[in-house]
Amino acid sequence: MNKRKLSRQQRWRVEKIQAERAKRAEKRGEQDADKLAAGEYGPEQPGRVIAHFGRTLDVRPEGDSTPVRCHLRANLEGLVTGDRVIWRAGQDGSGVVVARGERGSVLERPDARGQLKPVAANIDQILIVFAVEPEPHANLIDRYLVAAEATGIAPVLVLNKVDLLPENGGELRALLDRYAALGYPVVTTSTARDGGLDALHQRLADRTSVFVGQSGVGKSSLIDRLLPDEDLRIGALSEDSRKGRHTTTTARLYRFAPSDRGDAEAGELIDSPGIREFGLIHLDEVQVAEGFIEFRDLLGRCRFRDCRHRQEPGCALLAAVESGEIHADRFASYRRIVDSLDET
Ligand SMILES: Nc1nc2c(ncn2[C@@H]2O[C@H](COP(=O)(O)OP(=O)(O)OP(=O)(O)O)[C@@H](O)[C@H]2O)c(=O)[nH]1
Ligand SMILES: [Zn+2]
Repeated sequence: MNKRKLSRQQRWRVEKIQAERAKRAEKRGEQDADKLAAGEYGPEQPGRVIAHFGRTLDVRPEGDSTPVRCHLRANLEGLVTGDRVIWRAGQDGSGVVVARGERGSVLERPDARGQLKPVAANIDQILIVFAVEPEPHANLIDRYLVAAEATGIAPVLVLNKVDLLPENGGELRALLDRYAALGYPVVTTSTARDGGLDALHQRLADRTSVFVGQSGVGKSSLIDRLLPDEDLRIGALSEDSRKGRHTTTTARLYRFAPSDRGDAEAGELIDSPGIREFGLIHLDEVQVAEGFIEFRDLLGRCRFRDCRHRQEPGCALLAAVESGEIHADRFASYRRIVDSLDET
């Protein structure tokens, strides 16, 4: 059998499988419509997607903590973890999602083909975790900030392992002050100290957050401390692996308990390995400049409309660096990020 023939045969099989799949979905859609019409489903109610596996979702009803396994009504596509939905309970303990609420925000990641795909929705803040060790480079923090700014989701800087910080705070303290002066919230944490997560708990209360950051900064340690109910997490994961699902790519939404001290409300976090690696691959030069918040008011004020802020006369950014209004390190960081875009 030659190659061409084989590939044609393969294509035929793929098409056949797809056609069968579409037919099944259509049939299920018809059955749903019948059941909905026959009143076999309960009334519409709000919920939130806490995990999704293709056309099957776990939805947490509002005001309840027990998720309901739901499937999607045939005409609904592209739901992600964190989406607010309208769903209806079936008689067998499962449910059907009938509508998706409008998204306040969406986090996207490139898929295997480099196409941006939503991975999670309705996130209020991106916690950029860095640590006393491994020592952070300002440029790395700026990269995360630019990526976060591009999503429109508020970034928060979390310095972990402060138990390893020298008495006077060292250079890191000065670096943090610089970011605080730009208007970024800065939280310090330690998983090695009692009460080391109090400030973080305050920050997370009543919001949906994601944690991002370089390897070794302590994301897992922080999340483990926030979600001490290990059974819940591990249980959820093993249930998935039994069904042969890719647990590594599925984003999950967790609700964590209020702090032990009782001075902060519960919050929520969405986590997956893909989200933790959130980076900056998909931005262009203009987006990078806009990601530096102190540049924003100056953008568009350069003499040339297409100014690339390199050595052009009348460049508003270069003038601001000259006058000290923009920190030279931040501008150098901007340059490095833009140069790295050219390489990819
Ligand atoms: N001294 C100190 N060590 C910490 C703290 N938090 C985490 N660590 C240690 O830092 C190391 C890395 O922590 P992880 O939680 O695995 O880091 P991570 O960011 O999840 O790393 P990846 O899984 O590679 O992305 C571990 O040895 C932790 O015990 C802290 O607050 N203080
Ligand atoms: Zn310029």
